[in-house]
This record gives sequence, C-alpha cells and structure tokens, in this order.
Amino acid sequence: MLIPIPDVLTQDEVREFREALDASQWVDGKVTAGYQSAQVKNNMQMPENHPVAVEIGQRILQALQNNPVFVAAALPKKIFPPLFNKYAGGHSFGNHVDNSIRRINATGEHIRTDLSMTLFLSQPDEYEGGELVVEDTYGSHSVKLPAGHAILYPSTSLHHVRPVTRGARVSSFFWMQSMVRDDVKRNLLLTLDVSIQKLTQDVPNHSSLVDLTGVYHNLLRQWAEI
Ligand SMILES: O=C(O)CCC(=O)C(=O)O
Ligand SMILES: [Fe+2]
Repeated sequence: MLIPIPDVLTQDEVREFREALDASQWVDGKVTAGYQSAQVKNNMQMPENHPVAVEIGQRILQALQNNPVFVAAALPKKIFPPLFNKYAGGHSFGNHVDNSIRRINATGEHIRTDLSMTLFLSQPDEYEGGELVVEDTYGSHSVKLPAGHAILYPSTSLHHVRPVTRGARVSSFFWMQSMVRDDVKRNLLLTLDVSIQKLTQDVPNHSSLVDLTGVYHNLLRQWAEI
C-alpha cells in the first residue's frame, strides 16, 4: 500500500533545505545503486557524507519521529540516513526494486529495507514529468506531491521515476526497517489504529475502546520484532 505522509516539513524548512542543497556539489546518482538499478539510474545525488546532507538528513529524521502519521504507518525500527537526489534535463530512473539490505556507512549497521520513502523538496510546478510510479497489487500509481510531503511504499514494489523534461526535481529518499516486516500485517495495524483514533474523537469513552486498543497492542506484541 502507498501511504502519503503530508506536512513532514514546514515550508520554511523546505526553503532552508533547498537553499543549502542548491548551493552544494552533486555527484552521479549511480554511487548508491545496486548492479541492476545502476543500468537504469540517471540522476544526481548528494554524496552520502556531505556535511549539508548529513545535517539536513538529521533534521528530516527528527521531523519524522515527531510525525504521528508516519510513526503509525511505518512502525519504524531503523531508518537509513536520508539521501538526496536531483533530476533535471531529461534525467529519469527506470524500473527497479530497491536493494533488500543496506549498510549504514556511518555505523556499519545493516538494515533490511521494508519501506521506501520519497520526500519531495520541489513544488510540482517547478518541473515537468518526474512522477514516481509505483506498481502494487492494485495497479500502477503515479505520485507527485507538494514540497514537504512524502510517500511511503513497500520496498518490494517495482518503481520508476519518469523523465524530468523541464526544471529540476529535488527530493530526499531513503529506506527503513519496520518493527512489522509484513506489509499486510502493518497495514491491518494502521487501519485499526486510525479507526480507534476516529472512534475516540467521535464517541469518547465508548465502551469498545478498551478492547479495541487491547487488540491493537496484542497484535503488535504478536507481530513486532524489536
Ligand atoms: O527519486 C525517487 O523518488 C525514487 C528514487 C529511487 O527509487 C531510488 O533511489 O531507489
Ligand atoms: Fe528505488
């Protein structure tokens, strides 16, 4: 399931991050690609250990940890330090599935990629094309969100980015390991969580809330790897 996460960043943060990124040196995006994806990857990237990328990446991680929609949807265990890419002048990224295991260079730690995320840092009217197209069991979904918004999708999905034919598309992208590896189970938990929150608002003190909340936690206890 594709899950939009609105307002990860404020517009002030987007402006500040873009100013710093636009003033920095970018390199060929193939540096972090696996063998197959390197054949179809044609974009630019900030070097992983560039101080600007590291600092903005940490600010993005903080914003995500304080975002209840993200936490409920991803149930994150480990998040890869955010990377940054840029597509301009016809750049695109052909169909691929993300690498299953990633090593975090700074710590030597490995993560299993359960979820992939793109956080848009360009407004949709700044560029033509550049849609992220993700295939899932319900078909193909084309995603282009306002700057500061993100899309979360299963790392098992085949996906590509359409050519950017005008302007530039800048974004942050990264992967995470979830406490709940299985997409179906994670999405059931999210549906239950959202329903409990809605019921809490609409009918506070409803007698079923104790049981439903118990079911949520008991399922999470069954399924979580921590
Ligand atoms: O630019 C994007 O939205 C996705 C990038 C991507 O798929 C990747 O780097 O593996
Ligand atoms: Fe990808």
